[in-house]
Formats: sequence, C-alpha cells, structure tokens
Amino acid sequence: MTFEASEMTFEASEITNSTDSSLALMTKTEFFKPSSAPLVQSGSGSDVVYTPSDPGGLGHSRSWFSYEELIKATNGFSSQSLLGEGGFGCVYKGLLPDGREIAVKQLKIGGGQGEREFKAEVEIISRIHHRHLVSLVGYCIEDNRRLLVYDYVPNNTLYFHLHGEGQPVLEWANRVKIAAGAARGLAYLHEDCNPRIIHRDIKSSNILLDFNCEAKVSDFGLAKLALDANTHITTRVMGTFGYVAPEYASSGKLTEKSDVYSFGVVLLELITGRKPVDVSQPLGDESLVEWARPLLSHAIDSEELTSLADPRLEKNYVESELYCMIEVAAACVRHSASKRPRMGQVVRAFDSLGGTDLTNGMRLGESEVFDSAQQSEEIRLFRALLLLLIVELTSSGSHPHSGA
Ligand SMILES: Nc1ncnc2c1ncn2[C@@H]1O[C@H](COP(=O)(O)OP(=O)(O)OP(=O)(O)O)[C@@H](O)[C@H]1O
Repeated sequence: MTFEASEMTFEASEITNSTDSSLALMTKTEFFKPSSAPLVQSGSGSDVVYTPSDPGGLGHSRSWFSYEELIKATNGFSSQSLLGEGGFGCVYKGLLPDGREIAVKQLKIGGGQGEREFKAEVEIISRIHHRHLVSLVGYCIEDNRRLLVYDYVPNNTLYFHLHGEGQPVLEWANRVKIAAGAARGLAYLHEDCNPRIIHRDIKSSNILLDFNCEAKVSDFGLAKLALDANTHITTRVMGTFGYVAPEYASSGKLTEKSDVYSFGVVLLELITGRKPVDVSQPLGDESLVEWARPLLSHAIDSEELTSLADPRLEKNYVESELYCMIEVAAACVRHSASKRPRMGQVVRAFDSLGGTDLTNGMRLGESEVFDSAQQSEEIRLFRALLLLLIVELTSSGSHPHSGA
C-alpha cells in the first residue's frame, strides 16, 4: 500500500508494535528522498537568527566533528555527562575548547544509512536557525557512528517542568510565554522554511527551556533523518503515544496539521498540568485529549471552563489568557485536520490574545468534537495502542520515556 504524503512516500504502511525501547508505537518503511533544494531566507522578524545560503557548507563556522573531539567534549561520554535518553539515542552534555556548551546525540541508527543522505539531511537541518528552535551545530560520521551536535539548552524540558516529580509549579505567565514561543518555532518550520519541515514528534519533552523560559523546539528533522536508505526496513519513531494526530496514526497521512494536533496536546498539558497519557487516571480518562474534549466543547462560555485549569495554579492565571489558550487548544485537536488552524494563525492568536478566529466559522461547542463515528474510531485506536503499550511495558519491564 502506498500513501502519497505531502513530502514523502510511504511503502508497506502498517501499524505495528515497535521494537524500539522508546515505545514509539508505529513504524513505517520509508524510501528516503533527500532534498537538495536550497533554503531561502524567507523568514522575517527578529526571531530568525541565521539562515546561511551557501549550498556547500554546513552552516556557520564549524560543522564536522571527529569522534575523538566529541569524546573529549563529553568527558568520554561519561555517565555524569548524560543528559537523557530518547528514542533516537543517548544525549550527553559537552564543552568545546572555545567554551561553547553543546548537547551530543548519539544516534542509534548506526551506519545503515548512506553517508551522503545523512549529510544532505543534516545540511538542511543545520541551516535552520531561529530563536525558538534548537540549533544543530554539526555532526560526526565515523565508521558506523552517527552523532549530532546541538546547542546546549540549559533549563531542561517542558515535560520536566510540568510533570517532573518535586518540581515547583510552573507559573501561568511562563506557560503562556512557552506556548507562544514554541508556536513561533513551529510556524517557522511550517511556513518559512524551504523546503518546509513537518516536525512529526511535537511533545513537551521536545520543547527545551532556557532560564528565561524561552521555548526552543528540538528534534525537528530527526524523524526524517533516522531512516535507513540501504535496508528499507528501518523501524523508526513516527510520533509519541498521546500526541499523534488521528489521521496520521490511522492512515499515515502526514501534513503540517499533524504537528498542529500534537501542539494542541502540549497546550492541554500547559493548561491542565496533566500528562498526555496517564494510566493512573480512571478508565476512559487516560487520554488527556479525550478527557478534555467534552469540557472544551461544553463549557466554552461558562465559569466551568476554569475547571480545566491546572489545580496547582490555584487560580493564579489571567482569565482572558486561559480562554485564549483553551480556544486554541480546542481548535488544534480537532478530529478534522482541515479544520485545525495553521501554526501562523496560532501565533497570531497568541499575539492578539483571542483576536483571530480559529474556529473556521464554528463555535467550539458546535464543532465536530462529538462526531461519533470519528471519535469512536479514535478511541478504538487509542485503546488498542494503550494495550500494546501495557503489553510492551509488562514484557520488557521498562518504562516509557518521557511523553508516553
Ligand atoms: N540541546 C539540548 N540541550 C540540553 N539538553 C538536551 C538537548 N537535547 C536533548 N536534551 C536532553 O536530553 C534528553 C533526551 O533528549 P531526546 O531528544 O533524545 O529525547 P526525548 O525528547 O525525551 O525523546 P525522543 O527521542 O522520542 O524525542 C532530553 O529530555 C533533554 O533533557
């Protein structure tokens, strides 16, 4: 079966239980089609930091690193330098001789992927520089090793701040700032990059923060990079459970609107303080989206809306901002991809706090949130995936990494 998606071709699509310990739930075999189209500087405004146009080089001053250099930078990939582990591999903090702090991601994909394709894809990612995106500084290819070197972002992930044990409550003003910043980063990928980039794995653990709560979206382009052009049997992450848009999960149809859906889930996390999937919640309430949907549609104009707000905030929020955030979230997680807003609209909604119509002519309460056929299909899929997750957890004795 072949799907023509907007930027790639899938072959032999099937939803399977991933063997990846990250518990990504879906896999696809994908032919890799490197893009050689040069990036243009179409983004405007102060958010765009740097977009070089030289097609030969890999971004600014430095891009290629030897493995030896990265060993030195990370203290031999020591456990003290370990920042965390995601679906693509371990991430280590490092220090370059010029004092620049970096995060080094050791990709698990090994040497299966052709060097040329890897470089072509890295080249595209490394040319994207924006205040709200984590910059790729460079890469290392040696033998079977593939490593990516990013700017170090010092204040952990949004997931950690919202859901980490013992973390102080994230203030409302910071939540709004983070949402607006992440929206800008994503809108830049969708609307200003050429070729445009669909992130494919938007989630709170892919939103890094600095000490001013400036959001930086990480891992863009990585899902596309982690392909194995030589074997055609790559098992790769297609998104994270709880964040994946229904149409992407069920048919592999990938558009920017899949990212918009995932972004909506992140907004719901910011609003409610709940995890996207929480198996400790009562049966039927495990999925944040499914739990929130009735409240989103039913209570949009009433006091009850505040029942969605994170109780840890103890009502310390600006009501108009809460309404705006809820309205944006409700629009983003619509079943129908075409009715979701574009990220540019989301950015404008945050800019004007409610001035933009995100409902595409519909009151939220009248939207298709209760389209029973669509919804029951989504719930069926969700339950099936939840079951797979539990089975995998039980058999491996492991834990899902952040976001699951
Ligand atoms: N540029 C960075 N600066 C600082 N810390 C980082 C950086 N990139 C990643 N990290 C840290 O490393 C951890 C693992 O990151 P990684 O992106 O591999 O995993 P993830 O986002 O949890 O999962 P996935 O691989 O599925 O996206 C993150 O949780 C974060 O704490």
